[in-house]
Amino acid sequence: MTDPFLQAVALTCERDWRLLFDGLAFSLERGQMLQVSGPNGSGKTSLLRVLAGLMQPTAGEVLLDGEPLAARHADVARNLLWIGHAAGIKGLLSAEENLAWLCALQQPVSRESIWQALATVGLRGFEDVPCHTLSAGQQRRVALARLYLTAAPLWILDEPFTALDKHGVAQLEAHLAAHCEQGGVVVLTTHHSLQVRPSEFRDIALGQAA
Ligand SMILES: Nc1ncnc2c1ncn2[C@@H]1O[C@H](COP(=O)(O)OP(=O)(O)OP(=O)(O)O)[C@@H](O)[C@H]1O
Repeated sequence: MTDPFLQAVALTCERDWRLLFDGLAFSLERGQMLQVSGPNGSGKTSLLRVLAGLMQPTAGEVLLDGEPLAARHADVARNLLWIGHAAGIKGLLSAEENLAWLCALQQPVSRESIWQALATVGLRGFEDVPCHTLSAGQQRRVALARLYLTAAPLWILDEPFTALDKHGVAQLEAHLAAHCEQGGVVVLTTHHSLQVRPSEFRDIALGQAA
């Protein structure tokens, strides 16, 4: 049995006096994927933001490798990749420019690696055009290209399949499963049922919206 890599310890979250979850506890080891499900407004995004250190819980704490996330300022960026519900892409920048600065927040990558990642997500020939000229699915692919450039073990992904076509969904499912099989950890929300899962797959369901 390996040590937990990510732990939620008695997490409670209230927003606008609405209790979203209370005393939530789980731990994930390397190699595991956790799917968070639940109806609209049940708190999935809130939970992911808490796990990524982007929002404080009302009570409880998140541990990364046994240490409070808040105490890991220096190396959180190296360990954790967050891709939110919005693609987070700047429309005036090209796909290459977007990836260059997003990756620089963690670890700078070469132009060749960026072009290779863009080709992998089906964007060969779109490296230089401003992203506002790309379709919603193509913009999502730009954001997801980071998953081919990062060395971070923990990926926290809010609705990563949004706007992807069938092939894009299948490719992403396979990539996420492969990341886990290689010792990574994935926490994600999605409203669709995953067709490809790693061997270590878990899910939790948050309650009904009030
Ligand atoms: N910035 C905010 N300020 C105050 N309340 C918020 C904020 N964002 C979300 N909420 C509230 O928190 C609750 C949970 O929202 P959250 O986005 O976590 O749900 P979700 O399960 O991810 O929903 P969906 O499936 O629609 O994406 C909702 O009632 C929402 O109104």
